[in-house]
Amino acid sequence: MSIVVTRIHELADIKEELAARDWFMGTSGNLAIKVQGEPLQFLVTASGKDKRKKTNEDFLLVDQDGNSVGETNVKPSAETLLHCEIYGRSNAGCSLHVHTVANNVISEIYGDEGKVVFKGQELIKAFGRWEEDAEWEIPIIPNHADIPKLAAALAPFVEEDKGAVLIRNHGITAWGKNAFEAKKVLEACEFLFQYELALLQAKANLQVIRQK
Ligand SMILES: CSC[C@@H](O)[C@@H](O)C(=O)COP(=O)(O)O
Ligand SMILES: [Zn+2]
Repeated sequence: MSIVVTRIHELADIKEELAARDWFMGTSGNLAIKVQGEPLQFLVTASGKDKRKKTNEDFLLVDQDGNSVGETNVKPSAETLLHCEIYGRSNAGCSLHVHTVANNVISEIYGDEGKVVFKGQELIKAFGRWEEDAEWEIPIIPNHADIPKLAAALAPFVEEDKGAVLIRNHGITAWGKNAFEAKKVLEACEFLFQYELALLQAKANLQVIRQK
């Protein structure tokens, strides 16, 4: 099997799993996987499609500038440049972008601080932080409508082969050395977001009960 076909299958599997979680509402989300490094080529989801559906043209191959390589009937994701930054600045092999209610609400609550920090949580180990008092900081960038500007805002935070950045009231982009690692980072982030929202809600409820 060619490397392109192998990577198509890997990305299709992730797409199916994330679709099962209902993380592609309203055609949102885009996924990418590296095929080769020098020169860079990666597969990215086609723009504007319902990513819950399986078609013969779900992915296309693009170069380091996000331009399609070879003949295709579909357009690369509108947010391909963000994936270009990740592969251009790290040795990541896979990058995933989803919009969820939890990641949007967290990005709005902590947006003015420019980051959300998690501490004392077992799942921080998913980011490769094993110390007892480890922290995991997820930067939050503004949701620039201009995609080159949005990609430039993401760029300084691509410091490691795994990571995640929240885009305020938009979604999250997470990446890792390979498909398994990228999905692990993404799922760990979404767990932490859901935990934080549940905790805030529980604390607010407790306060109301105690005031009675
Ligand atoms: C209508 S969903 C929002 C889109 O503008 C975008 O943010 C997104 O995630 C999907 O865009 P796409 O071009 O299909 O990859
Ligand atoms: Zn998006």
